[in-house]
This record gives sequence, structure tokens and C-alpha cells, in this order.
Amino acid sequence: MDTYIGVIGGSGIYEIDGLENAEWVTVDTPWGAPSDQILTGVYEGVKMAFLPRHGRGHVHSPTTVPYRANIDALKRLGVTDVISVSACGSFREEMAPGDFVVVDQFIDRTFAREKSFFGTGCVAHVSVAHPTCPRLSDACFTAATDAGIKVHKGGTYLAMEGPQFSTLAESKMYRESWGADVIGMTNMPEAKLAREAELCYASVAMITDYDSWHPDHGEVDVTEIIKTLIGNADKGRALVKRLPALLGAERDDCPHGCDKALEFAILTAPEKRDPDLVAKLDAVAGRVLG
Ligand SMILES: CSC[C@H]1O[C@H](OP(=O)(O)O)[C@H](O)[C@@H]1O
Ligand SMILES: Nc1ncnc2[nH]cnc12
Repeated sequence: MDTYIGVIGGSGIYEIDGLENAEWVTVDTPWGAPSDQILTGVYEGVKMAFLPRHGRGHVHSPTTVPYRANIDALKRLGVTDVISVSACGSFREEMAPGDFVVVDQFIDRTFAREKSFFGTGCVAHVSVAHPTCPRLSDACFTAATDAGIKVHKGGTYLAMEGPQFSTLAESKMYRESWGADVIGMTNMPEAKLAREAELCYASVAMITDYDSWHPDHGEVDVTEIIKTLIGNADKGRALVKRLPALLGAERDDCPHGCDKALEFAILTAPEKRDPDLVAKLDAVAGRVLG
């Protein structure tokens, strides 16, 4: 099977350069329009697609990003491996602004977003105990190291609703009691939806600030975040460009089973399934729904 890398670029990353046959394509989905057109092309012989999470010009807030349409659109294009690149705050002294973290766990504190492709008429329960793909995450870690980026392997990302940053009390609680390492607003429900769509998913968090807990750094200031992001965005793009060579143009089945997540997940009896919902699931669950 061909490898097809999909990159979801977060704040500060609205395009990538260097793709052969680069073309912005419009992808329609049954879940509405994605955040923007998707930039498709080939890099070092490997198919790539790039989607700016907030849209070019930063149109969508973390709450209004059309997460279901974004994941459906990537799946519909044939993407096999999704890499999320995001800005985040840090809860750890040693995870400093400018560093990257290849996140491996999430705490989902979002509450105003559609979190599943499934529902009445087609119920499914997938496991997200291990919400990121270790194979893809390892490739991201190697790519970051090779690109000379200071990168931390593993970390827990707390996804908050936003758009306001955390209060001091929340920041201290997430750090001291909940054990979170970084905080952002967008990786959930994105990671859950990628798992439902049987896509391998890895998350690269680019640290822009110390959130509000750090006694020497004060409040989160979006102007400071943007300054750090401008430096980080080039590093993020350098990391992404090393992935095609590391992953190769051909791929086997995922050794961790990300691409089989729906195998036994759908509980609704075939005769009780809602045909309209089943039709909407053509890209996401066509493999198991037929
Ligand atoms: C620009 S600060 C807040 C904003 O940045 C992060 O976005 P993304 O994850 O898409 O890089 C954070 O989650 C907030 O949406
Ligand atoms: N401190 C922070 N909290 C939430 N999202 C962020 N994105 C960048 N920094 C952040």
C-alpha cells in the first residue's frame, strides 16, 4: 500500500513549500467543509497532503475547527498517516519554549465539539487507550532529532476548550495534580476522530510558553506566543520534510492496529443501522461497513 502523509498544521503553519505537483484541492465531505482547501503533492517520492487547521488567515477558533470534516477529507484523499503540528504551553521547567514534544497521551477537557463520527443508528466504540501511533511518533522523534530540534519523547497533552487561556488555579491543577506536561486547544477530538477513521496519528507539540503557572514567566501573552511560533514554524516544516524519507513510499499494515480500529467496534445490528448515517460513513468506515 502507498504511504500518504497528511499534515495538519496548527497556529503559525498555514502552508508547506517544496511539494512537486503542488495543488490546493477542494474536498467535500458529508460532515461539511474542512478548514480550508488541502495542499496535495509529492515530496521525495511520497504523497503528501497539508491542511491548515485554522484555515489560511486563521479563520477557525479551536472550538469551531471542523474536526470531523478535516479527518474525513484526509481519509477520503487516501491519507494513511496523520501528523498534527501544534502550538502548546508547557507545564514542565525542562520543556522550554522552542522545544518540541512528541505527545503520546491526552487529557480531553473539551466540551463544545462533535467528538465522534458515530451515533444513533450506527454506534461504535474504539479504544483510545494509546491514542497516538508509536511507529509514526517514533518517525516524528527521529525527524526532529535529525533536524537538530530539541525534542522530548512522550508527554501528556491537556486539551482545553479555550479560546481563553487557563486561570492560574487551572494551570496549577493540570500540572501538579493531573500530571499534564503540555496544554493546547486542538488535539482533541482530532486524535479520537483519526482513530475512528483508522488513521495512524502522531502529534508534535511546539512549545511556545510556560502557561500561567511559572512564577518567573507570568501570564500567557499571545504576542509572545506568536514571536516564538515564528521561530518554531520553520523547525516544524523542517521536521515534516524529513518524514517522507523515514516512512518510505510503501507501507505495511500498522503494527499497532491503528488501521484496524473499527474491526470489532461497531455494535449496531446491520438491520438496525441508519442508512443515511451509514452513507455518511463511506470514507471513514467503508472498510468495515462495505
Ligand atoms: C496561538 S495561541 C492558541 C492557539 O494555538 C494553538 O493552536 P494549534 O493547536 O492549532 O497550533 C492552541 O491550541 C490554540 O488554538
Ligand atoms: N498556554 C497555552 N494554553 C493553551 N493553548 C496554547 N497554545 C499555545 N500556548 C497555549
